[in-house]
Amino acid sequence: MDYTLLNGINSPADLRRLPRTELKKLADEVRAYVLESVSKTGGHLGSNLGTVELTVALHYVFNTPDDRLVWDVGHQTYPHKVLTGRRDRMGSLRQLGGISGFPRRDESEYDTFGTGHSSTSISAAHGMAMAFKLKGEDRKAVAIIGDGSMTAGMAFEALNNAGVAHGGLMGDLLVILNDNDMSISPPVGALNKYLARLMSGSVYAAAREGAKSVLKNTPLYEFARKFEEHTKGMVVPGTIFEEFGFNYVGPIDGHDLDSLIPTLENLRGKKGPQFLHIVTKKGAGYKLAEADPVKYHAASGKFDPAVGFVKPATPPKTTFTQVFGDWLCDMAEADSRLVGITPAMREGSGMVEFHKRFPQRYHDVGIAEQHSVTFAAGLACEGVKPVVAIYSTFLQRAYDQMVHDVAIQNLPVLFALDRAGLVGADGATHAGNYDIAYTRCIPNMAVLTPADEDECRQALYTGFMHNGPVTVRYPRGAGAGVVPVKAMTAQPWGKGEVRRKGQRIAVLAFGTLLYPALEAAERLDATVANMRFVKPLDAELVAELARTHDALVTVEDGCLMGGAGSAVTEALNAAGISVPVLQLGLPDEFVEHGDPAKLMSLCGLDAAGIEASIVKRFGAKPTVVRAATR
Ligand SMILES: Cc1ncc(C[n+]2csc(CCOP(=O)(O)OP(=O)(O)O)c2C)c(N)n1
Ligand SMILES: CC(=O)[C@@H](O)[C@H](O)COP(=O)(O)O
Ligand SMILES: [Mg+2]
Repeated sequence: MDYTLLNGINSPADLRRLPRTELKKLADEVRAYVLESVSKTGGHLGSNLGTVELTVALHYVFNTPDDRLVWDVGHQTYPHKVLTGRRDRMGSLRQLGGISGFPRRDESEYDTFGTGHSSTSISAAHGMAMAFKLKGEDRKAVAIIGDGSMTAGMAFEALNNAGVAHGGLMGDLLVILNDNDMSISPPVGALNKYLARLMSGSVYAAAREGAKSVLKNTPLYEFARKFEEHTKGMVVPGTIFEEFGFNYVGPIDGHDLDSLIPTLENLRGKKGPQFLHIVTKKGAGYKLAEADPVKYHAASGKFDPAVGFVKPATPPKTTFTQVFGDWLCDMAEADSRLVGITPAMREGSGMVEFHKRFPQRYHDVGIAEQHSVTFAAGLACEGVKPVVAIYSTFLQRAYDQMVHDVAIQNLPVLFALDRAGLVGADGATHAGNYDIAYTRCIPNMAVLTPADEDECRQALYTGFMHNGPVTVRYPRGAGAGVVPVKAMTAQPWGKGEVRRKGQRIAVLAFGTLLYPALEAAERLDATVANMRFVKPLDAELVAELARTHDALVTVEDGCLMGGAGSAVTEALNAAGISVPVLQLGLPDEFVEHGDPAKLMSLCGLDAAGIEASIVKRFGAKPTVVRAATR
């Protein structure tokens, strides 16, 4: 496809200079460009193809960037990036030094709010709208939120707040619900059914909108509008959004510029909270993605658009996610008390097979991490053994529930934390860097850090059999390739093991960094311990290693602040042992998106980095003076 129009668009101002009649062709070019670009870089696909017309219409009608667009999750903003001066940078998408896969304030003035975690857009846009009101500025704030993201409580907290005046002031906020009847998995919950009912009432909306766009700019238009206002409450029951104080319009076709543009122009002129419900198709315009929106949610790498996603010639290595999914099914088979819970990440957490085999013990609660944890607590109160499968980064949203509802009551909930540590392409918003620090400080909580696939399976079993809250964390992708042993055996609780005997230096490895640590130790002739548990920590092993070595080194793929290394120094202090300790982990900064191996190397957590840090601190032949007290 030629990009005749698109090549001339370097900002929305260029777009707004186009004749209205050219916008459809521009949208076609944007869609083709996004598909071609993602086929070369990988990244999110279905949601981006679904927002092409909406994005064109928004930048055409609203005076961006002065009018603010806040994209919920932000995984659907590639058309937005293409139209706001980043067309030629799409080739660097999600790569080190390249543009982010999500909106970033430091990337563009058109990225008005950083997103990545869902359901924040209404709150942020409401804040902006109220700021404009307080400053007396006639600017609009628009939140674009998907039907999946609407299932999070935070979205309703925002609606509840934004729909009423504050000190007599009402923000000029427009919320656009982009309803494609899809989350990543098929949508769940009562809200989805409610939206379907609204869509089924679309005859009313289509007639209403059709009439208004025909009457626009005629004397009859005002009459029709007043008539509609007067009759709306009588013709259809008020929607839940109107009950929150919003003027609800829709559902309208989110791919039809002739519906979108007049409706947005109409809504832009209105004061107070407005709510536009649009209906789109995830993957729109690309048949393969339209047919399978779950599969085409994101591309893990390059693909040929003509063929679609194909299985790689060489079977990929087993991932930790698959190890979890297999264990979950085996454990469910062995123990009828097990219930598996996911907050809207069935595929990502490896629970498709479990869902098929144990439908009554499978719960996708929607994007509702807080609810998923307290729901698990309720189950646990009644003798059920819940497993909450959740990305490390998304569990951050349910911290109080973990403390208040699970740990204080010492309930047996197993948190299977996938995507622990750096995740790579999704960058800082999705990094699972903090879970060791934020879980180990909670009383009653146990924290397990398996080193490989077999350890992961055994750690999950060990955690499941424990009668209290347990976190088992494992990274995105594949491990060292240690095939899991089918038999599930409980690991000695709170015990680590020495994997290599060396001298002078002892490296205490937590999680998958055991393997780069072993590689570094070969060259340094250092001892290596596989610690397995951050909590309870094997304090005896720590003391023994301190007594028999000149220095200790801790390595973890988690934040240094308050992480496993801190646990080791705390244990040494408690035992009155003084020995030099070098703590290696993720730095006190947000690590950008990029190739995971490159990022780990940049953080000094590959074998070469670990070796270099040890040599730098203790010299190749450490000449550490042994402290007087041991
Ligand atoms: C707090 C949080 N939980 C989970 C996710 C993972 N996630 C990313 S997109 C998505 C589905 C969003 O569905 P929807 O809002 O309908 O957008 P669509 O993909 O349909 O365009 C989920 C669950 C997230 N980004 N944030
Ligand atoms: C946008 C979003 O939050 C999810 O799509 C996330 O990107 C999935 O991450 P994984 O690719 O690690 O499953
Ligand atoms: Mg959706």
